[in-house]
Amino acid sequence: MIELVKFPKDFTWGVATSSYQIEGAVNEDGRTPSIWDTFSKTEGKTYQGHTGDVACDHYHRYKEDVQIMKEIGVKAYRFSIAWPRIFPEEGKYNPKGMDFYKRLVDELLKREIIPVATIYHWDLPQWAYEKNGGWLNRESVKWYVEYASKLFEELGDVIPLWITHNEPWCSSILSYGIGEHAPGHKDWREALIAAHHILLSHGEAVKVFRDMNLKGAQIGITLNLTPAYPASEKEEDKLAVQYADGFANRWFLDPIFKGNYPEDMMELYSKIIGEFDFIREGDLETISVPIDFLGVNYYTRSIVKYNEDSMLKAENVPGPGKKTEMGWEISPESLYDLLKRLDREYTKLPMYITENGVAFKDEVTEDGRVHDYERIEYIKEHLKAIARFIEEGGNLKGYFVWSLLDNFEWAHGYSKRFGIVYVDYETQKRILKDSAFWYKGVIEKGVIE
Ligand SMILES: OC[C@@H]1[C@@H](O)[C@H](O)[C@@H](O)c2[nH]c(CCc3ccccc3)c[n+]21
Repeated sequence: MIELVKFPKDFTWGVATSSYQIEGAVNEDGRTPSIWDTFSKTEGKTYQGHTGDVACDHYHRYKEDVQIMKEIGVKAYRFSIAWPRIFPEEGKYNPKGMDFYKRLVDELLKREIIPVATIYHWDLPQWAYEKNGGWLNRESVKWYVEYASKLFEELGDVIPLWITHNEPWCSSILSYGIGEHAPGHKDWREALIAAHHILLSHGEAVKVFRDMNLKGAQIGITLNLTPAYPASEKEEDKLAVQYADGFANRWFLDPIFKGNYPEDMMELYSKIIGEFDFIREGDLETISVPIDFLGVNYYTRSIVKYNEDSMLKAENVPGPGKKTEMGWEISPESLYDLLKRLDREYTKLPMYITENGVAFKDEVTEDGRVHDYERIEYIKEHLKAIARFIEEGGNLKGYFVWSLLDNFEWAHGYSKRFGIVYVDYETQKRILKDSAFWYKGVIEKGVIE
């Protein structure tokens, strides 16, 4: 008997991308470099020195790409806006840069596709970085609010869903602490300072958004959340989970939803970074201003065991499940656990899966198609986990596949393909993969077999 899994009629079926990963046209219409332009051109930072100079040439091909979304039947499109197009220099607004997003939104609305805008998806203007390190400088809050306010003014009447930040964990910890992403620093104190200013900029932007009273528009933030599981039932492994969870999840969930940083992590981090003198009176009140929804980016879980020598007292161990091209374990059931935990411990607000997807070795076969059955399987299993959560009363409103297109996968360049649409970078030809046709069917019927 085939199990039919149903979704609500008004479920928001979407696809997601980001500016630096798909647009290209890095010097067009007044855009100036972002920290990712600089980072990707720095020797050794990205796979084979790949950059976003051309990417999917979406800046010029956006009409074709929106038409593809229409063919797939998506209800919503999550994209990000490139700050360096809007403010190529401090305080200097660039209307030509804004015009691209007005053209894009027009194309979407013509096809009744809901535009969902991420204000910041990692492409900090280089000019901001050069003023004392970008997010390390508390002035970044001011620059960000000026940028976000301009977006609300110009697009607030046509974009109903706004996401202040994509994955603060990545734009702070991965970028200033671990160093894998731009600007490539490896300093824990810097990482926590950056995280604080990014969260602060989120709160200040929400305040401005509220003051503008934009009819029918809602605002939230997207967090990448990775549930942690113990490698054994040993008490020490459970302690390792507590710290891994604090590191990946609670450091961001707590300030946003509880108005404080988690005590256990403050204690642990203070041994490394000293004083939290960058937190000022009133900051946590600002960071925890009420939002309208939470965006959740989910890809995988972590399994940890205790390690006395590690700063977090935890080290990852490989999971038993199938791995993706990124080396991430496939674990749909952990998405269900994560959603239940968020509902139980953090918020009853509407949630969206603002990213979920997978990289596999995709190839165009003789028949000119891409038979990415593993990607279909991955998405199907994660949708089942979501359906179970919704059935149990979970407030989950939508799902955005990462990604519409194969694109620039950050430090991995173009070597990892996450798209449901294949991009031949030589010719910029788009080929709908089997997963795109499958997703079209799911959206049409609102069920998965
Ligand atoms: O790696 C796939 C996607 C990126 O292409 C998106 O830009 C980004 O929002 C995103 N976040 C995650 C999960 C967190 C993560 C990001 C980068 C590297 C490792 C983990 C996966 N992804």
